[in-house]
Amino acid sequence: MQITIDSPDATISCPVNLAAPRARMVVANWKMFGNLALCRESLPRLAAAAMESVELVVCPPAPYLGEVGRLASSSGVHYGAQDVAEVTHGARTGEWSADMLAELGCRYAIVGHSERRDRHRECNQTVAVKAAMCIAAGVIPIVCVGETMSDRESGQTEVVLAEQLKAILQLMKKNAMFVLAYEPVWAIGTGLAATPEMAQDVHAFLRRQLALFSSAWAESVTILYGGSVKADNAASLFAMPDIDGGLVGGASLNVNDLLSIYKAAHI
Ligand SMILES: O=C[C@H](O)COP(=O)(O)O
Repeated sequence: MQITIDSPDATISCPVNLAAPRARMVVANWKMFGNLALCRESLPRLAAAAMESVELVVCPPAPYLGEVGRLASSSGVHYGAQDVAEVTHGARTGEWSADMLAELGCRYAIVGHSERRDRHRECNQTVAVKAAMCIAAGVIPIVCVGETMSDRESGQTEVVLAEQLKAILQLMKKNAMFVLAYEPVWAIGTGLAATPEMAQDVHAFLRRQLALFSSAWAESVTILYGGSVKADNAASLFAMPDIDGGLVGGASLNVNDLLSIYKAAHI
């Protein structure tokens, strides 16, 4: 069975069902930080620590993907990109396609991070097309959703999240494998993480939304929490039943902190 997706610039089709059991994972999003020295210092240590029970994923800035891929090869560490184009190819200076990421050995690509939604004006439909592009190329999208503080204060958190998620699920082949990351915008880079209970409430809500589309999705989709995850709060967040790991920004740039967070995901 195939699904055809009309994006603004191309028509693509998703030939495979990538459904798989729900995994626990910790994803390091280096954002636009780091350098070759960080790659060479951290990857060997991460490779030594990586275990099958919890996936460890590094998403460096795109120029370092080749080096991270080389250093991660034959280790248990996976790697991915922080974004992907919504088309397969074209005159798109500064962009790269999901096929290119697959060719580089990327297992994952982050899509819909709030920093891209905000700075690059990416709407739900754009994020949905990017996620579908990844799936068509055999790259697993890590789809970010999250509310702003003003959404939360006006009682709109669930409405906003449901809209963001619906756009993606409507375009995706049913039960295709993807990872969902709940990242409250107000918690990103602020040091103000959601409490475990607050995050759990949202993760349970997201799982119920997934169930509206497919019970298999509700059971199999890994839902990560992101937003000021640190070595000292990771264990309490990851102990929650619907929190399957973390999408970690600032703390992932310190290999000791990242390893502590990774250890906390083993429960
Ligand atoms: O992708 C990661 C998130 O934006 C969280 O960033 P943070 O851990 O620096 O708050």
